[in-house]
Amino acid sequence: MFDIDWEQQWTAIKQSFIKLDPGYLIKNPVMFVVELCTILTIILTIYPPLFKGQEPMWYYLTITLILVFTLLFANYAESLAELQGEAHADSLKALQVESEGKRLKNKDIELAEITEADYEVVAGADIEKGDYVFVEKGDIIPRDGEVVEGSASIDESAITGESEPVIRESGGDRNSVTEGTEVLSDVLKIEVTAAVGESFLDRMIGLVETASRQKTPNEISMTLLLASFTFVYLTAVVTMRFFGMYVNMDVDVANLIALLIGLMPTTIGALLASIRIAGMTRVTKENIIAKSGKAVESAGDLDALILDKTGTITTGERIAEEFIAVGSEKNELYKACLQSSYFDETPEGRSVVNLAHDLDVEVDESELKKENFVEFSAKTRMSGIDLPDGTEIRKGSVEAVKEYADDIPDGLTDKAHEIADSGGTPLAVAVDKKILGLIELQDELKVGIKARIQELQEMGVKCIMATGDNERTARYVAEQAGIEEYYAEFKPEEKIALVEKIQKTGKLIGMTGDGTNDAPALAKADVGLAMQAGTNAAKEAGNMVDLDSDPTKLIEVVAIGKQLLMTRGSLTTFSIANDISRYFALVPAIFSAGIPALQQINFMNLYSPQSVVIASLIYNSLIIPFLIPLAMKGVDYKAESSSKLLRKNLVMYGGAGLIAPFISIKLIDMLLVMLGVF
Ligand SMILES: Nc1ncnc2c1ncn2[C@@H]1O[C@H](COP(=O)(O)OP(=O)(O)OP(=O)(O)O)[C@@H](O)[C@H]1O
Ligand SMILES: [K+]
Ligand SMILES: [Mg+2]
Repeated sequence: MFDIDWEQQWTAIKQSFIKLDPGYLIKNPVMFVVELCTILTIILTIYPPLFKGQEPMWYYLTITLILVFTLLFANYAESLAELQGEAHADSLKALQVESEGKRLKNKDIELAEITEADYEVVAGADIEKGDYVFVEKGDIIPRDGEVVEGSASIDESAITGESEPVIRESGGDRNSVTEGTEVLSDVLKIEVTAAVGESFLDRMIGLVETASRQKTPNEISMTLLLASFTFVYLTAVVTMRFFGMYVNMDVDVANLIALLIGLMPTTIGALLASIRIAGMTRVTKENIIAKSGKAVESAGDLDALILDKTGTITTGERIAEEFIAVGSEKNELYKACLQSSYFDETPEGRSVVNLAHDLDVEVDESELKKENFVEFSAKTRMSGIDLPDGTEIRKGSVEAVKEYADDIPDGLTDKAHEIADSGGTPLAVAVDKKILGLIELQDELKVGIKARIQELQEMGVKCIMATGDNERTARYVAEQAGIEEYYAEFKPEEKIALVEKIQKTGKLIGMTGDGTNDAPALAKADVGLAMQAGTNAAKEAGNMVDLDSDPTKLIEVVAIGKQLLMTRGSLTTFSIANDISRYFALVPAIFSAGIPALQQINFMNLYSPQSVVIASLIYNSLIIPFLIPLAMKGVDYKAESSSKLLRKNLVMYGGAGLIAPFISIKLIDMLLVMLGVF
């Protein structure tokens, strides 16, 4: 609160003057009309006869000055929000360093064989998209890319602020590496996926800068609405001038301007941009890059959210705990487990290899060829290997393997159910289409996930779980997490179908994802939050990226989006409610000379018509800086349903908007009299 950045303040003040340029202000119709009025009052000050001005010059000058300050305050609000957003973009820019990389001469070389002779050290700027680079302990990743081979721990704190190292590895959904992050241990072979100047950091900085300049769709409709309000009042006030002539009263143009400015929604017109920019800055401060303000607004309106199970609700570290032979020789099963996972780079596959090593399982490695490896896919839900003699070894989801196999031993299904009922994932293992037994994988629920899901549901966002895992495991995890609606055995394309189905009912839907599989659904969803650690396809498809790769962050985005919408709504309500006071203060003051009956509504007992006009304009001007902190910070937000919050805010800000001007105008009027102005 008290650590004021004076340099920023000074820049904001300078920009407030620069933004007086009508060519700039025209983008904000409300403030543009205020500027036109200011020009009229300047003319009145200099040469009153032009508009038949009857009032003294000091009166016109005072009105002019107040109007100029109104414009400056509005510009200042916008500049301040912009500067704070830019400061954040600058802190990202500081992360860009001159780097160099070890470019591989031969792309096909295996990671284990790479020596100093196999790469050349080149400047980061000379590395091209499609090049392969080698990184080892202590290296800075020279450009964004995907891990082709290997697994390493990486310090991403430079971009995420999170000091905990992360694992980046080939094969799975955590294969993305980001320019500027540091390798802490091990080695990686990386395919560069971004051209110079197109790395994530570059684009992120660009996005932070442009996203805050673009009006959101809701804001555009709001601007149009405010403009039409302004137009209606303008017409009304011009009509009043003629109406005044009719009752044989020449209403002074300056007073009509004061009435128009009072009635126009200047407060919200002045604060609209800063509300949006501050909201966007709040999103980036959460380490989330929103590609547009629209995405943030949609998050605030979200009706439902599709979450996957593994890695979102659970930690995603599925570990093989046990190999369970069913109707077969234990050794035979153990061997098949290791063989099928030998080249499987997924966390599941690696954990199977680890368990096999712990159990001292031995296989003939010369029989295992990488080209005969069958990679896991979410579609087949199986992975495995073919031996040179034609033997097919497969492991995968029990349903998938059962369908694939010819021979299903008794007791297999019961055993699989037993594992699934406790939240584990059973994988069936088959050799030549004969199932030998099961692998028990165990995963854990993320700490605090249940509370977060409950929070979302309280905000009125329904949480739906869609997983590729089996029905029983899904049911167990859904129950543990407090989720009512869930789908099991889900194929990637079914996710898109689900998104579309929900959208057809007119609802806004959000989803999180990290895999290439998720990309189409991420693109389809109204809010698609991709994980920074995920694949590039997912990051391209989503309209937001979370640098911390925490899918539950969507909760923060929803909260910020709701807060943004509510802040705008509340201040609009406040601004419009202000108008009531104008009818009781300005209208009688300006027109009672011609229509004495109007004196009856002047219950505020203000000093003189002149004092009312000045007091009202001063209030109108000062309310803007007074509300800047609220516009920037956002209204208080609690996890509650939207309709409840809306009602509460309507009463609160509508009420305040009714009362505040009466009290303030009366006080300013008294103060002006006390100071001897009138
Ligand atoms: N490496 C693997 N080899 C063979 N089968 C696997 C492997 N990894 C997962 N499976 C099986 O395939 C199923 C589907 O995997 P998929 O990635 O589609 O979904 P999931 O990871 O279980 O859940 P979610 O969709 O919530 O991430 C898994 O439940 C598991 O039974
Ligand atoms: K106003
Ligand atoms: Mg998965």
